[in-house]
This record gives sequence, C-alpha cells and structure tokens, in this order.
Amino acid sequence: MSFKVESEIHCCGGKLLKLSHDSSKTGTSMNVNVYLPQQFYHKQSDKIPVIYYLSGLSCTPQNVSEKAFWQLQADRFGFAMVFPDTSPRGEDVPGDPANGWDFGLGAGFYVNATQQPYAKNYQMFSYIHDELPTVLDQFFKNPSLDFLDNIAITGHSMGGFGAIAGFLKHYSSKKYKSCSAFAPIVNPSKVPWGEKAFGGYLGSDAAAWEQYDPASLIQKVQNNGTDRILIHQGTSDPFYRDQLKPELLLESVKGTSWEGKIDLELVEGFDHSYFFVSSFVPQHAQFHAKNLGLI
Ligand SMILES: N[C@@H](CCC(=O)N[C@@H](CS)C(=O)NCC(=O)O)C(=O)O
Repeated sequence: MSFKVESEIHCCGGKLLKLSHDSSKTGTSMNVNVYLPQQFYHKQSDKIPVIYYLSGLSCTPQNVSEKAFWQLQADRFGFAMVFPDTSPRGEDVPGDPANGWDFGLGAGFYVNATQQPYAKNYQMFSYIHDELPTVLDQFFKNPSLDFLDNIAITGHSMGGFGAIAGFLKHYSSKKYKSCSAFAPIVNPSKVPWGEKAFGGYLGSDAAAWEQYDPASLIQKVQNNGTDRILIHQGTSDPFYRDQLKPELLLESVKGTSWEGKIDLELVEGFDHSYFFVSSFVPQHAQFHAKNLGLI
C-alpha cells in the first residue's frame, strides 16, 4: 500500500486531499480525492464518519470535488467525503473497442469483471467496498476518521447504481448505514448502458447480471427496520426515460419489505448535470447525517 499526496487544497473549512495509490485489485494506480472537514482540523470530533460518493460515466474524482459542493455540507455536519475514480486507468488497461464513453475507461460500473480482457483490471466492486476503505484507514492511521464502520454511500447515475448495488449486497452486514442516489441507473439489466456494461464485464449469463442489479437485489434482502433509500431524479434529464427509469425500482419492491421505503423525488425541470446534483446535495447530506448519528 503506497499512497501519494498529489495535492492538499484548502477548501471551505477543511482540506481536499488529492491522492493516488497502487491498487492490488485493479493492478493500477488509482486516483481518489478525500475531503476532511473543519471538525477534523479543529479536533472538534473524536469519530468523523465517512460518506463514499461514486461518480457517473466519464467522470474522474475531480468533477464531484469541483461541482457538487459536498464540502460545505461536510463542514456543516462533520463528516468526511471520499470521491473514488470510476475505473482503472493506464496505457495497458483495455477500454471500449467502440471508443464510447459508456464502457471501459471512466465507466467501470463498480462490478468485478469476469470477462476478458477486462477481468484483470476491472475489479471495481472489490476495490470500492473492500480495498479502498481498508487502505484509507491504514494510510490515515487516525482514530478520529472512521473509514470502516460508521459509513454511508451515495452516487450519481452509474455511481447511483454502484451505491445502491453496494449497499444492498452488503445489507446483511449493515456495512453502510445509509444509501442515497442522484439519477441512478436502477435496473441496468433492462437499459442500454447496463446491457452494454454487464455484457462486456460479466458476459451473457443472466444470473451474473442479477447479482448486481438493484431491482433484483432489493427483492432478496429483508428490510425489517426503518431504512429508506433517498433518490432524486430530474424530469428534464435526457437519460431519465431510456437509461435511468427509477420507477422500475418502485415496481420491483411492490409487495416486498421495501415497499414504501424508497423515497423517489422527481424534481421538475432538472437535468442530469452537476447543476442538478449540487442542488440536492444538501438534502442528501442531511439524510446521511441523520443516519450516521450526527444530528
Ligand atoms: N460525456 C457524456 C456525458 C456523460 C454524463 O452526462 N456524465 C455524467 C455522469 S453519467 C457526468 O457527471 N458528467 C460529468 C460532469 O458533468 O462533470 C457526453 O459527452 O454526453
């Protein structure tokens, strides 16, 4: 585990750290940004929870760091943020043979690929949920930062899918205290982005797709408590009707223990951009802050 601090930037009341490290899961150097809030620097809290934010197609850790304004909310409530990259990168990492932006580099879909030539590097599920929290914990070695236990997950579009899938796949161990998403792909097996990615990374076996598809996963995990998933979706998002289709998640939970526990907020006129994401970050921050015991 070797981390490099590429830069340390004063931002709001805390600092944004741009880091890179060698990942054993992806076999590449991975970039990750971490925001440590003012409470960390002023020693105002002895256990700062962490929210993991998974970005969407074509993003690097910079898009969200620069355009979502999570930092203001992190200072307000006292949580840290982790902004991972969306895929492995490098000259030897295979990309999309069709040169698209919806598969390959910048589009790892947060799954563990089983198909060649992707399986070697595209182990994003294990990277995000296992390796990254562990190595961050070891790198910071600071008991006031909680990368492992009191944690939440959120994301945008492909990252919204990654957040919901990761939350549900770890639901029995309650790895994540809460989950929310901005314009997520909720049923990847049934939409073009997901069909292309799952076909390429997982092959043609329907059972392999189901293992990651939130609309299937949610039917297999029992919610006997008060957990809710918060989702915002703009009605003028060009991807809303063909790729995202949040209503498919509502349909899949009918008659299950999750019925009535998905808070889907359709927001009139908003698009798919960070103008949309940043507008609702304060609500998602409050939702997670509550579930992380900060308010
Ligand atoms: N690159 C695509 C857009 C893909 C896209 O909208 N990506 C979303 C996530 S799915 C995003 O966050 N883009 C980066 C940004 O807006 O900063 C295009 O050129 O049309």
